[in-house]
Amino acid sequence: MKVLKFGGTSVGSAKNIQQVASILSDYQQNGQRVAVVVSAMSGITNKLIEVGERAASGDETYKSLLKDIESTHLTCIRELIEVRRQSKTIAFVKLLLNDLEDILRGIFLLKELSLRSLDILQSFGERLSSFIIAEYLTQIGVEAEQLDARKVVRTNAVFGGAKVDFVTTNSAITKHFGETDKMQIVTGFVASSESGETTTLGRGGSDYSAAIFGAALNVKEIEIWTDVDGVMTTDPRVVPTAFSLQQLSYEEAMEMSHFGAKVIYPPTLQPAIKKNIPLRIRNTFNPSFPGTLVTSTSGQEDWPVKGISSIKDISLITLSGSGLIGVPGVSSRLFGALARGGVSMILITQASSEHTITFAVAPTDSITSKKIIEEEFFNEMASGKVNPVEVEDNLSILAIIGENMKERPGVAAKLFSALGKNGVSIAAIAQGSSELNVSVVIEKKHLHKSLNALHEIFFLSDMAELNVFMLGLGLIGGTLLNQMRDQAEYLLTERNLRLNVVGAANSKKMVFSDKGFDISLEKDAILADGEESNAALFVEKMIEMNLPNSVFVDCTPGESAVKLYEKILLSSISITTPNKIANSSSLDYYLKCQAAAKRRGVKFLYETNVGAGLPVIGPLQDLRRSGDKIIKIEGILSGTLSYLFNTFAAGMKFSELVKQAKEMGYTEPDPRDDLGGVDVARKILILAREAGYHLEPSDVTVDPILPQACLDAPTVDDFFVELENANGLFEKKRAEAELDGKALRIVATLDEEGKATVALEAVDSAHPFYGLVGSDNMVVFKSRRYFNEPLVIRGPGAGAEVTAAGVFAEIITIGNFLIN
Ligand SMILES: NC(=O)C1=CN([C@@H]2O[C@H](COP(=O)(O)OP(=O)(O)OC[C@H]3O[C@@H](n4cnc5c(N)ncnc54)[C@H](OP(=O)(O)O)[C@@H]3O)[C@@H](O)[C@H]2O)C=CC1
Ligand SMILES: N[C@@H](CC=O)C(=O)O
Ligand code: NA
Repeated sequence: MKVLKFGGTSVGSAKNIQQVASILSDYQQNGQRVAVVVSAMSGITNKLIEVGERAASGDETYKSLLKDIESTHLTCIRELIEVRRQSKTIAFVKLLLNDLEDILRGIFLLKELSLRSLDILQSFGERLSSFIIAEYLTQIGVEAEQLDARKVVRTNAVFGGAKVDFVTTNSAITKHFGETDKMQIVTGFVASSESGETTTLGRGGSDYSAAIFGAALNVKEIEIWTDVDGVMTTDPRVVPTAFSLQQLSYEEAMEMSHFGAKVIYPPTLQPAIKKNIPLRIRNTFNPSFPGTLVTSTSGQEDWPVKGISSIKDISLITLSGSGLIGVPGVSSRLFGALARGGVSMILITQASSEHTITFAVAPTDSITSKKIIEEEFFNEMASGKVNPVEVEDNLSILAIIGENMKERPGVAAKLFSALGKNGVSIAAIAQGSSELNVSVVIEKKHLHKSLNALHEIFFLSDMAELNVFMLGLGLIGGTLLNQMRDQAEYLLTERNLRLNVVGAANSKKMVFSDKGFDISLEKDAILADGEESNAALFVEKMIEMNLPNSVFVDCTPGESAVKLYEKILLSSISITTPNKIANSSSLDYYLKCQAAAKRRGVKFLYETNVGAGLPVIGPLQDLRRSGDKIIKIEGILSGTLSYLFNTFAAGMKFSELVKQAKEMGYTEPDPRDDLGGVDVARKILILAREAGYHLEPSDVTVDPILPQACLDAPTVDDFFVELENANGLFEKKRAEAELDGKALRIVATLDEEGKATVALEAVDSAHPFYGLVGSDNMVVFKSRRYFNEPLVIRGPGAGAEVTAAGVFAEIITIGNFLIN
């Protein structure tokens, strides 16, 4: 035999009752005997309390509320019961409703609503629902009858939450079930005292009824039918990837329910748990789903964490002071006073220094708690031995729960590391000695992000999700998007990494979606419905979205986003960017960004700042980290200039070559940044800073190679016109060098004295820079370890594909850092 319990939503309407009946009829057809415990139709218990309160306060509107209750049940009957049987059912229900009306009239006249009257009032909910369900079952051929639990469940006469007399109850239940074969549709929640007065079983009363009947009848399983697919790993409204658990232990279920997962309320299931009766949580609206089994063992031994639960709103209260140290009885005074004041504590922590005791309460209890403590420790506070009570609001608790965490190292480390990497700081920590639960108190605004990040770490280790915000979808950003699109399938299937583009913008439009855009679309289609773009607003929105595992990708050329890097990093969002400005403007800002990344433990990556996709900055950082000392750096650092001077030959027009370089994606959006030496100056400055030299932009000397008129041209088009006028000048320099058997190169140098220069040099055929081709960059590091033979890095140093690929690689690096 089994006991099945259906909650208020399951029996909340005619349609739902039909669904319940079809489940029950299947049981009958399979020859499986069941006892069915039902709740009142959803919302009815609250209405019964309210109608009583209105009547007691002399408010005549109780009558309309009563009508409302009546019509809910009559409508349900009319929808369920066929016409020829309706009159009998309606007659019974009317009788009950008349009783209810009489009782309410009495309450109205007396203006008094005792706990005893409240119990009677509330009992009508279950008495009505169980009768209607039994009638409907009979109609569809299931042999069923209502069992008013007041006949068998005996309690003391403490109203509003009576104590069950198990000896009498158990024998009455077994006797009753021994005398009938009909399916019993039992009123949950209600009972009666020895003298026959109606009592109720308190919070979670129908679950309690199910446990009482299950234990008395020694059933093999109790099924709790609700409206969700069993117990889920976490709240699916917050974490869309939450899924149903196959099995958990009674203790785990207890912990989950303590911290918010309201599917079952295990304390009420104690009678069944004591007898080791398995519970199964099932979904009335998805009956083929097997549900979650709750037994004495946790199951799924390889899962250290079974669930993540949370309480969204709590306040943290701290009592501190030197007067607490080594003084016995402080906690007993504190907790005793709070208990007397009716305050229930959700979590308590005390460091071994004994200097502070911190505990969490519901925000509605925080003012009361403060007052109680101030009264209890009045003298100590007056003498300064105890500090004023601290109350912190806008906090949440989240807890990871699992029996298998016991003695398994690394679980808490994972919890803290995931929170840390997502910029969530922890206000308090508690772990019970049972090691079943590690609870942390965090800022409420971070709860959503934290639950998602932790769920990913603990439950989706075979699938990680990175939330990417892309500012700038021009040459580099657009190419990057194409590369991400082409590689998405591979990353998902081979690397278990999903790249979610959740924000995107160019200079005109910006769009956001916390679920991520379909990146199989072209960038214009993604941006199509965007709002007006603004870098500051983009960043603001990104910070406000507060998504876990976020990365900001800046593929714009200007300063508008750069100014916000420090703020972004301080908001615990990692950055990758090909934009060189942050690292090559003031030293102060460069250091601030580095410090912000370090402080928040996030990544700030910019390998493509020098040599595009070539590994230059990474190796340089590795040399320094491993204790090497950079002595000198020399380099061809501009892909554009390299291409120009590698290709420039007799009979060619220099201005035409510049146009080609632009078309090939080598130049900056304004090619004068390349030709004027600004871009190279930025790069040598960045290398110098990475090598440990604290240089300002003004410390880099640049030999001008462009005539002033080119630099002064108001637009890029005007510049090209002016450049044509300078063709002769460039041809002259080229021819002179050729005569000497040399080639022209723009060489950037950081010398032994830490002086940075950019100069046009004519190099001979023996020089390593002589033989470069295409957009080749070459960087030569002379260091203490690479002294006689310097470390040389060479390869294409500009272009959309190689640059975007460098940024892409960094996105994945950030993903691996955040998620592992
Ligand atoms: N080309 C190369 O080989 C390399 C380039 N880089 C760097 O890559 C970066 C991008 O260069 P590139 O792609 O060529 O430049 P583009 O001009 O082609 O693209 C820039 C993108 O940024 C957008 N944009 C500009 N300002 C804003 C703003 N304020 N808010 C939002 N979006 C904005 C533009 O919008 P819209 O489309 O509306 O104009 C465009 O989508 C530069 O910093 C460059 O130095 C680094 C290494 C190598
Ligand atoms: N415009 C730059 C691109 C890379 O930083 C160059 O030409 O090197
Ligand atoms: Na690079």
